[in-house]
Amino acid sequence: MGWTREPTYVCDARLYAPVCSLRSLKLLHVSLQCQRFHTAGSYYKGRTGAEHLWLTRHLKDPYVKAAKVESYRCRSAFKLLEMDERHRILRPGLRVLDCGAAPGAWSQVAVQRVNAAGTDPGTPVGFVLGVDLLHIFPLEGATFLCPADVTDPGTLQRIQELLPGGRADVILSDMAPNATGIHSLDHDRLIRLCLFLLDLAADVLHPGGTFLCKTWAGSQSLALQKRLTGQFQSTRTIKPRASRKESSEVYLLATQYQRGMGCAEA
Ligand SMILES: C[S@@+](CC[C@H](N)C(=O)[O-])C[C@H]1O[C@@H](n2cnc3c(N)ncnc32)[C@H](O)[C@@H]1O
Repeated sequence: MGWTREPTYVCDARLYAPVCSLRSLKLLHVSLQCQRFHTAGSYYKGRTGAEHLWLTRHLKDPYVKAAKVESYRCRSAFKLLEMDERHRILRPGLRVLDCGAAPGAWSQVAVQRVNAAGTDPGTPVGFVLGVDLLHIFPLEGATFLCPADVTDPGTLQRIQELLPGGRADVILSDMAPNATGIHSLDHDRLIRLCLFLLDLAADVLHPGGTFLCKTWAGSQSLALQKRLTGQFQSTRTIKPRASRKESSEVYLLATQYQRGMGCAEA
């Protein structure tokens, strides 16, 4: 099996250039400053307590260091790597839709695992489509649709046009709305996004396909799980080691999508 990929990048270049260069320069600056000053402590000067805590945790985080060593765009790559090791989600030749893909670490993992860059001779070549509200730097083997909101009606049509055969074998979602800090509100907003994606799966996910989404545990988690149970043969909750213990983040993995199966009401 092999998929042709064209075009490979569907971003609005006029918006992309200024936004990306500003963001990346700022991040690069912070990262360099952190490396240079964190032992002397001068970088912490003038920072709020919360910023201080964030920086300390960030600089000590083994996954942040490992991501740098292994050239992943962010530490979240290790969450997908671990879930994939344990549950064999990604295989060569599969078509993957990566929702909330920026900055692109999950897409990097997906490209490697489904052989979307076609680097292993004789191995089926897969396809990776990433979608995000934010711009994403190009990545060999991936197609990015950005900036795009998956909940916009026009986005579904573009996704179907870009996916080979209009379908994905795997839908990944690490999407997260901007957190307000009010847990119940953030939880409800993320659950709404997941439920929206489940509706989108009806138009995009191939029967037998896999659905993996991030949630923040809370009062609506059971309702989401029930919806998944109604549409997939098997579902499970995963807390990867790279997911911070203090975070309510958990992932729901649902396999063997069965369109037309009675779905429980949320
Ligand atoms: C935690 S980040 C994803 C990190 C990504 N998995 C990686 O490994 O690089 C969550 C992303 O979800 C995106 N997002 C949130 N709501 C979205 C929406 N409605 N449509 C598309 N992307 C969305 C955010 O812009 C953000 O970039």
